Amino acid sequence: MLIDGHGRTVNYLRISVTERCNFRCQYCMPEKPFSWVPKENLLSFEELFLFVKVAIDEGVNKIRITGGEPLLREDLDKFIKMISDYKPDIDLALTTNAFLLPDAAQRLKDAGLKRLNISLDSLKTDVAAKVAGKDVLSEVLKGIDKALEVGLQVKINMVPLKGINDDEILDVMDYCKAHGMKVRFIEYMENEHADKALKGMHGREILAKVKERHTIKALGREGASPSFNYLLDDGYEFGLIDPHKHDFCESCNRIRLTAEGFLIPCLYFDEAMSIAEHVKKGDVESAAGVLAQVLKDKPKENRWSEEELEDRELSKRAFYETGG
Ligand SMILES: Nc1nc2c(ncn2[C@@H]2O[C@H](COP(=O)(O)OP(=O)(O)OP(=O)(O)O)[C@@H](O)[C@H]2O)c(=O)[nH]1
Ligand SMILES: C[S@@+](CC[C@H](N)C(=O)[O-])C[C@H]1O[C@@H](n2cnc3c(N)ncnc32)[C@H](O)[C@@H]1O
Ligand code: SF4
Ligand code: SF4
Repeated sequence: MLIDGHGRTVNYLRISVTERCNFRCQYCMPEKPFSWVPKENLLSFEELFLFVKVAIDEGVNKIRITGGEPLLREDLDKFIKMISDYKPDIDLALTTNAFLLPDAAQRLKDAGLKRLNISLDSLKTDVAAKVAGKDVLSEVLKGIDKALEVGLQVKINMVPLKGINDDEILDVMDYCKAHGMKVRFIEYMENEHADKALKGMHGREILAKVKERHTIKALGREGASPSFNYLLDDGYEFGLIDPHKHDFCESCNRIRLTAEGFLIPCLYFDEAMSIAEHVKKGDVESAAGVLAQVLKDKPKENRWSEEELEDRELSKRAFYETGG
């Protein structure tokens, strides 16, 4: 079992398979970074899989593939199949912007993927284009339809932003309800790479919008998930991810692995340790040693709380590197 320095059990591994992306979301990567990680510095799927096996053998039972945009990485379905064949009952999921899903959904399902979380910030063509930096909506909606058609479970992630998509909270919720998908509204997490002019909506403001049309009942958090769930009067359940409270850090159960082989203990902080040289040599024991060190030093909580944001520098961690 993997236990961190604060006594928390870690059973969830998020793997970012590429930092590259075909979108330029204002809250994540409004501009292409000065340089991408050179392709030769990326770990191969075989190398990543060596670590995945260590993690699974130590108790990881939930793996999420993310990015950048994970569907840009060639042969992703083969990596998914490696994991699924090794542990068929693992909770194996992917987070994607869905642009390439119309073509990829069936292959992912056949490879053993179980769930998809898809980012959808607007149902208006112009607003979706403004957030993502290009015209994306029709392909994204096609991707969602295709994922549902092939039988993947789908959740939707929306980041409500003031003056941009804050008038669409109820519309996105209705769309998700009509398609049998859960929506999670995510508070914008301030970071150095995002568009400086952005203003996120606070969880309480998001809930106030929902309450304009519904009565809601708080259900609570689902296990170690950062999502706090609510039930609408008509039985529909939605979630709110509110890192500015950071109470969910108390039950944090996750670590992150990047495409370059960095193990990242927390989404907020810059600290990371590399397993690259070890897995390149096939030295799984040393990789397991790095994992143990990263767990020992895992921070207790993030620093997105409102008081802390006022008097400190923004987080330097790029969401497109860590995969959110
Ligand atoms: N602050 C914080 N936010 C997180 C963490 N994990 C995920 N999130 C944010 O939650 C949002 C949704 O994450 P997803 O990639 O859909 O994954 P998930 O919420 O673990 O998904 P489920 O397994 O379906 O619960 C993303 O914007 C993440 O950045 C975390 O450890 N800390
Ligand atoms: C970094 S993306 C990677 C996967 C994929 N490209 C996508 O967009 O779903 C993972 C998640 O992080 C979220 N995200 C990115 N930057 C964020 C920020 N500054 N605040 C809150 N959520 C953010 C996105 O909305 C998405 O749901
Ligand atoms: S949030 Fe996802 S889709 Fe948007 S720029 Fe970041 S990695 Fe790309
Ligand atoms: S912000 Fe850091 S400590 Fe909190 S849940 Fe996320 S990874 Fe864990």
